[in-house]
This record gives sequence, C-alpha cells and structure tokens, in this order.
Amino acid sequence: MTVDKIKQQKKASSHTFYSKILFVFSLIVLILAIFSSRISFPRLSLIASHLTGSANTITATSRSTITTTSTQKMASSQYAKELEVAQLAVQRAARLTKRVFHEKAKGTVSKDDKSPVTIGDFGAQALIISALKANFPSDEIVAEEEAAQLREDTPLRDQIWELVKSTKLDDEAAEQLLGGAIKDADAMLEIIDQGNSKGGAKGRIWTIDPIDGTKGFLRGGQYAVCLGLMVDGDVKVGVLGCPNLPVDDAAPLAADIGTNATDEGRGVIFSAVQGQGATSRPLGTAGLAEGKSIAMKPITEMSNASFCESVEAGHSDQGVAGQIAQKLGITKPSVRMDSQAKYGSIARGAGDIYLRLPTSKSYQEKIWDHAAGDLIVREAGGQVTDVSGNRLDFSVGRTLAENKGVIAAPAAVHDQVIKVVQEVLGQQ
Ligand SMILES: Nc1ncnc2c1ncn2[C@@H]1O[C@H](COP(=O)(O)OS(=O)(=O)O)[C@@H](OP(=O)(O)O)[C@H]1O
Ligand SMILES: [Mg+2]
Repeated sequence: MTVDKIKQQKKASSHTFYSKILFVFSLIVLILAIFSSRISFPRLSLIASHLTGSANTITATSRSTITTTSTQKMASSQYAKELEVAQLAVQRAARLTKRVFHEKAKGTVSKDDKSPVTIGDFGAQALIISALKANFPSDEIVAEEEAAQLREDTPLRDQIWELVKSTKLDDEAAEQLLGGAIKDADAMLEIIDQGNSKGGAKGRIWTIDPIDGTKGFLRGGQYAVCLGLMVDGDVKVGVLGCPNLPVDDAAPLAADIGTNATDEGRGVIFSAVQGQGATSRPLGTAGLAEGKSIAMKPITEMSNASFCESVEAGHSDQGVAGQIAQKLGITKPSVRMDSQAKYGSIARGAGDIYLRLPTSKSYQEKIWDHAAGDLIVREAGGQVTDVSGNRLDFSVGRTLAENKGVIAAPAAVHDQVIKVVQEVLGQQ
C-alpha cells in the first residue's frame, strides 16, 4: 500500500468520525429543544406536516394531550403579560355574561343597525376595557359597543352598573392585576366609550366583542367573549371565552352542544399568541386553570369531514355553503353554531371547516368578529382566508373592508376548499 493510499484512508476515517460526532451533537440539540418546550410537540408535528405537505403526518397525538403550565411558559415568552391579562379579563367578563345568560330578562335594546344588545354586552365591554387600560394605558381599543344609548337611559345604565360593580374574580391577585373596581357609573360610561379607535395599520390596538353572537346568547345557544391584540395590523394575541362549549376538546360537534341547563362541564377559554401555538383551558371564576395545547384534526377523507356555519341565515349564505360542501364530498349536514365558538371548535379538532359566505355585496365583516378566531385557528395548524383565498386584513380600520366572507380549514386542505368555493361562487 502506498503512502498516498494510507493518507487517503486516514482522511476518510477521520471524516466518518467527525460526521458521527456531528450527528450525535445534532441529536442532543434536538432533544434539548424538545424538552425545553421551545418547540412543543404539536408544533413539531405541524412543522413536519408543513414540510411534507401532507395532512396525514399530523398525528392524533398532536391533539390536546400536552399540558402546559401556563404561567411558567408565559413568563419567558413574548406577549406573556398581554396574554395573561387578556385571559383573566375575558374570564371576568364571561362571569358577568353568565349571570345575565341565566336571567330571564337580559335588558335587551335595539341598536341603530337593528341588531340586539344586552346589559351583558355593555357590562362585559366595561370590565375588559378597564382591565386593558389599567395595564396598557396607551394602547388603542376597537370595541363593538358605545355608551350613547346609556347616557339617555338612566335605569338601563344603573342596571349595568349594578352588574359591573358586583362582578369580580374570586382571586385577589387576579383582581389586582386587572386594576380592581371601576369608580362609579359615570366612569363606567367613559370606559365603554374608550373602545372607539378607528383601528388601522400602526401601533398596538385591541379588538373587543364583549358578546359575539348576541342572538345566540338570547336564544340560549353559543356565544363568545372575544379579545385580540393587533400590532401594526397583525394579530399577535387572541382570546375567546366560550361559556357554553364543553371543556372537553374531544366532545363531538353538534348544533345542540352545550345546551344543557347547568354550567357543569362547560365553559372554555381558547387562546393563542403568534408563533407560540394555541391552547384551551376551562373557564373558571378565579385565577387561570391549566391549559392544553390544541391542534386541528387532519382530514383524511372529505366524506368524513364536518363543517360549521352561522345559525343566522342573514350572516352567511347557507345555500351556497351546502353546494360547496356537496362538491367537496362532505356528506354530513352542517353544524350551525353562533359566534366565534366556531373558530375555537375547529381549532381543537371538534369540527373541521368553517364556511362564512357573504349574503350581501355591501356588508363588511367587523374586525372584532374575527381577530381572535383567525389567530387561534392559524396557530392550531389551520388557514383562514376570505372567499378569494386572501388572508384577512385587520389593518384597514374597524371592518375587514378588503375581504369578503371567511373560509377556515386545516392548512393541508385549504387550497382544495378555496378552489371549490370559487367554482361554486363563479356559477352564481
Ligand atoms: N349581514 C351580515 N353578514 C355577516 N355577519 C353579520 C351580518 N350582520 C351581522 N353580522 C355579524 O355576525 C356576528 C355574529 O356572528 P355569527 O353569524 O357567526 O353568529 S350568529 O349566528 O349570528 O349568532 C354578529 O356579531 P354580534 O353582533 O356580536 O352578535 C355581527 O357582527
Ligand atoms: Mg360579534
């Protein structure tokens, strides 16, 4: 054997040695990354599914099995304080709405656009804005309700004030974090009116829908207390309190879900922070309960998929949705459900697809009806767009002026759904 050959062999074996070391080193780094929870298991499997482009790689284990100690995780992550305040504010506001929900008389009045609003809507908005202003005084707020009507109607104002001043979380530290009680009824009106931001593409702006699905709330159905934070037009934090959804993420979706007479086993908070995944936790009455990571369910067969839509035919074209579902091969009837509870339900894999088809050319969707749900579904592995396949644009004011309709589905099938939506709408 020549000296050259011996040298070559030595070089080759030292290469193999170094690549082995490199392999072992990468393995250790990967294991450390998993255990330090910087990448949670559901997100890893979602990343895997994006890499392979296959829905099937999102395994069943990615769903709802990982318990996160919310406060521990929050402490080190971006928007931790915003998330904690937002969830507690929603939990407290939901407590108020539940009191009204169980009353026969809900203090319902009609707004200028003829839609209903209750003492629950006004009270919840006051409590949420007061918590946000205590923590983030210079942030702007886009909220659904305004106090003008209450300034004219003192008995109604007083009814709301009674509710607001007596609704607290049974946790002193949580109450303190939310800034404590509002001073008096007049201060409450001022606070309600602080939700009058025009919205837009610059700075930190919160969106609040104190009771989304007010009609559902009045009917005894689903409703949601919704809160989102946008930074420069992009949703960073989203929280949905759904008092009438089951706590169990795996409970099958049905129109009458959560219509039991008591609150036993129901009430859930969904939340998400951009880039940090989505979570569900039981809706409580004191501090925050433990959360679980949630992820959308992979659709392996369209014939087994389910889709949800609005109960109100005026809010979404149910005829067109039926045609889309049929063309996709969906065989189950739609699950009609009020409010952003639909977004939460598909995000945790209880349902698969959410279709919201415009009923009029002129209606512009409101940002508070979609901001939180949009982020929660996307962080759970879904895609949310309008009927043309464009992302919802929250940066153009109080409405989604640049979008028509909403289509939310697992990322792996979203293009397929949009293709069919366009075929059906093209035939109209
Ligand atoms: N024409 C039209 N088209 C689309 N959407 C509309 C329309 N009119 C109203 N709204 C908004 O719908 C919000 C309720 O959402 P959902 O339809 O999902 O729930 S519900 O079935 O109506 O309860 C509802 O929110 P809330 O007012 O908070 O209930 C409205 O902002
Ligand atoms: Mg709404």
